[in-house]
Amino acid sequence: MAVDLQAIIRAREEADCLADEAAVEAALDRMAGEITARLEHSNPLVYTVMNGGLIFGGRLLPRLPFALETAYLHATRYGLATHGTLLDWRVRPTQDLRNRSVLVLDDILDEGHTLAAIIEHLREEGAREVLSAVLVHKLHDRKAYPGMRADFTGLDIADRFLFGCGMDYKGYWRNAPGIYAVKGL
Ligand SMILES: O=P(O)(O)OC[C@H]1O[C@H](OP(=O)(O)OP(=O)(O)O)[C@H](O)[C@@H]1O
Ligand code: HPA
Repeated sequence: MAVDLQAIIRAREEADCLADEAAVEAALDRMAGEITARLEHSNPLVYTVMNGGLIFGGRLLPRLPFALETAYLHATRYGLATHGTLLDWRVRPTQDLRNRSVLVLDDILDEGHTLAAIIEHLREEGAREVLSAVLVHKLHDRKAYPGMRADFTGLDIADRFLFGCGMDYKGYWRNAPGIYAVKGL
């Protein structure tokens, strides 16, 4: 179905800003310090989860001043919808993970099924440890398991449908520099 571009533009104009660019930058700086303290001597392999992790990874990785390798994987559960379904693996990891420290970067931990499945898979592939970092932790009690959190979190954000910093609304506005909530969602 053709997208209604005017409605997409209106959604951006009418959205509530829940974290502006300065708040995101500050969160990235803090996370980079925490990740560096934990992993700087671990020679980690850092996976960005496409597509949502693209912007987060692009903004976080240059803040990490130690030796690391980067790679990507692609798993999606929402497609263009605002509710998640089954996880669809598009690109699985191909690197040799045995005895590696692995860090997974994604834009958001919402219900957490995506991250839980990715972490499980990376462990099955032989990683020595798998840590996770998300820019946004969405605040609600519908997590894949009670109390689920990433090892590193940028911002705790209200239970709305979000876009910006890699998160999309109907495929758009991943490029918005802050974190926004769609009006009415
Ligand atoms: O915690 P969950 O409820 O599992 O949701 C989080 C996942 O949903 C989004 O991906 P999406 O499936 O929309 O694909 P995308 O990365 O291409 O946007 C986001 O990038 C996370 O990977
Ligand atoms: O709130 C959200 N916005 C965009 N993508 C998402 N994937 C899970 N939750 C969200």
